[in-house]
Amino acid sequence: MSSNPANDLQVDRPIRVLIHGASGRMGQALLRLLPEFPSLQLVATPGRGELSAAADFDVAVDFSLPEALPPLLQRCREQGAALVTGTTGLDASARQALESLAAQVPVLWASNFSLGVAVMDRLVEEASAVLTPAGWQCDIIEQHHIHKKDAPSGTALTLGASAERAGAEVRYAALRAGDIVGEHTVQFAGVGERIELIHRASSRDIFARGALWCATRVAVAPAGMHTIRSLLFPA
Ligand SMILES: NC(=O)C1=CN([C@@H]2O[C@H](COP(=O)(O)OP(=O)(O)OC[C@H]3O[C@@H](n4cnc5c(N)ncnc54)[C@H](OP(=O)(O)O)[C@@H]3O)[C@@H](O)[C@H]2O)C=CC1
Ligand SMILES: O=C(O)C1=N[C@H](C(=O)O)C[C@H](O)C1
Repeated sequence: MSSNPANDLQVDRPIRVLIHGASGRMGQALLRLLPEFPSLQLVATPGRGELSAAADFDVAVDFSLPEALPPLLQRCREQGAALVTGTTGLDASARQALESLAAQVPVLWASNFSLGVAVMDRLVEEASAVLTPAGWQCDIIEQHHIHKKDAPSGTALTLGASAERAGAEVRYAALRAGDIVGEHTVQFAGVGERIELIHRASSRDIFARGALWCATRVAVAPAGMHTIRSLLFPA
C-alpha cells in the first residue's frame, strides 16, 4: 500500500499485468505509478474490443464499468489469470460472476483501495456495534466528481454494509459536483450528540497504489475471493 519499493513483492520472475480501462482516470494513474512496483511488468492495455488480441498476463487490474466486465472475466478464466477490480456499480449478477470466477482463479474486488477507508470501515463496524443497539441512526453522505456514474458510491455501500452487520438501517445521500475525488461521511446520531467519521481523498493515486499493491499479492495467491481487509489485516 505504499510507494516504498521495499513494499513490492520479491518474485522469481516478473508478474505480467494487464490494465483494463487504461484510458480512464484510474487507468492513467495506474500507468503512471506502475514503475513503483518493479515486480509488475506491463504487457497489455487493451481498449474496447481489443481483449481477445491482448498478450498473455498473470493478473488483470481493472477500473472500468460494469458492462465491460464479462469479456474480461472470460479472458481471466481462459487463461487462469488473477483479477483485481475496483469497478463499482456492480449488480447482484455481476457480483455472482466474480464469485464464480473465484472458484478458478484468485479474485479481489474492492470498492475502495485506500488504506484510510479500510481503517474507517473497521471503525464504522465497531461504532455501529455499540451505537445501533443504543438507538443511534446511521447516515452516509458521499460526494464525487460530476463524471461518476453510480450512486451511492461503492465505498458508501461497503461502509453501509459494515454498519448494517450490527443491525443499523443506513440511509444514503450522494452529491455529484466539480472534480471532487471522493469524500465519505458516516454519521451516527444519538439524542444530544453525534459522531462523524470523514474520509477525504484528494488524489486518485491512493486508489491506484492500493490496487497495484493488491495485484502483487493476489497474483501469487490461491484461487478464491480475496478482500482488501484480508490482505491488510490478516487475522
Ligand atoms: N475501487 C476504487 O478504489 C475506485 C474505484 N473506481 C471505479 O473505477 C471505475 C472507473 O472509474 P474512472 O477511471 O473514474 O472512469 P473513466 O470513465 O475515467 O474510465 C473508464 C474506463 O473504462 C473503459 N470502458 C468503459 N466502458 C467500457 C467497455 N464497455 N468495454 C471496455 N472498456 C470500457 C473506458 O474506455 P473508453 O476510453 O473507451 O471509454 C475507460 O478506459 C468506476 O466504476 C469507479 O467507480 C474509481 C476510483 C477508485
Ligand atoms: O468513481 C470514483 O471516482 C470513485 N469510486 C469509488 C466508489 O464508488 O466508492 C471509490 C472512490 O470513492 C472514487
